Amino acid sequence: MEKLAVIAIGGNSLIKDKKLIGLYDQLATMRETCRNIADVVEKGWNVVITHGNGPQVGFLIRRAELACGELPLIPLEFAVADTQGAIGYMIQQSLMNEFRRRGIKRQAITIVTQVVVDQNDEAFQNPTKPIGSFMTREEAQRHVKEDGWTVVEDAGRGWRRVVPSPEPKAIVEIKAIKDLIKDGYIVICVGGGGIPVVEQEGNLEGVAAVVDKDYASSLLAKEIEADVLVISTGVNKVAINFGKPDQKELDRLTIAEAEAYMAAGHFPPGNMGPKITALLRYLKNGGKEGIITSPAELVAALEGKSGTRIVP
Ligand SMILES: Nc1ncnc2c1ncn2[C@@H]1O[C@H](COP(=O)(O)OP(=O)(O)O)[C@@H](O)[C@H]1O
Ligand SMILES: NC(=O)OP(=O)(O)O
Repeated sequence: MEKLAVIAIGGNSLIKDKKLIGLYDQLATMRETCRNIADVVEKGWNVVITHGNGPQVGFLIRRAELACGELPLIPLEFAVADTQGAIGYMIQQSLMNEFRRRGIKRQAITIVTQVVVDQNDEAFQNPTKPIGSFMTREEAQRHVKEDGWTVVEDAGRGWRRVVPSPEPKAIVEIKAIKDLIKDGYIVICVGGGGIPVVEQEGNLEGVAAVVDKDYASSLLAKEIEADVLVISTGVNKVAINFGKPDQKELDRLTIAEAEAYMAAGHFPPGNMGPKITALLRYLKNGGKEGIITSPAELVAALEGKSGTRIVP
């Protein structure tokens, strides 16, 4: 039987260069990423794909802010839904093109996915999820003053706006996801961490937040009993002392080693921290292995020749 991998594609990994943020630029990068994912499928893996939307959701609400006065603002949960559609389209089309070219008789399908969050989650009072463009300190401070944004410095790459990021508790469309996997579809789901919803008197209602796609992917990998959770991002391997002269890349970590490095501050919140936490949660929930790598190294990482691997 095919082994099942959840592959989570980072939102930032779709942006190769600060200037290449247009949708066709991102599509070109997605085509490369999907070539790598098709290689994984050709190697005999079944895959379920999730993706981030941090930069993209920020661009979208910023566009709406700039058009304000002429057009209404876009509520954050709708921006998540919009980016799920647009990024899902990019993945679905890019994969289908690869499958056609290679004679792979599989179909990729995107599911608009909602995730349930707790309306009392303290994340609503403490925004931590970076979205949108990287700014200079001066630009960031101007937005704090003029627009009331909360901003943070993000992994030495610049300053970014942050929004609430509550914990994903349940995936609303999980049955459809499982059924489609069973029927042989390559499923794309929980995009951008899923559209955050709360349950109110039996109804689902959207809330203004961006769920961390690494946490949502971890929950998904547990629910569908995936054999491996792979987080594909902008680096081939996780490092300690990241960005410093004594940076050291890591090949393999146990849960205890990863926790010790996390406690020592090697994996910052908002970027590498959630990825490590997501893998640890998956492993503690019965997962066998978690991998962090770049899109180009996906096959090599699954074959144990690249990436950073965390094991129980
Ligand atoms: N210890 C670390 N090892 C490797 N990369 C790190 C580390 N700490 C921070 N980073 C940064 O975190 C980035 C991944 O986070 P981010 O770009 O937010 O993810 P995503 O690809 O999901 O959008 C890496 O590309 C790297 O710039
Ligand atoms: N929603 C989310 O986690 O997006 P990124 O992976 O792009 O930060």
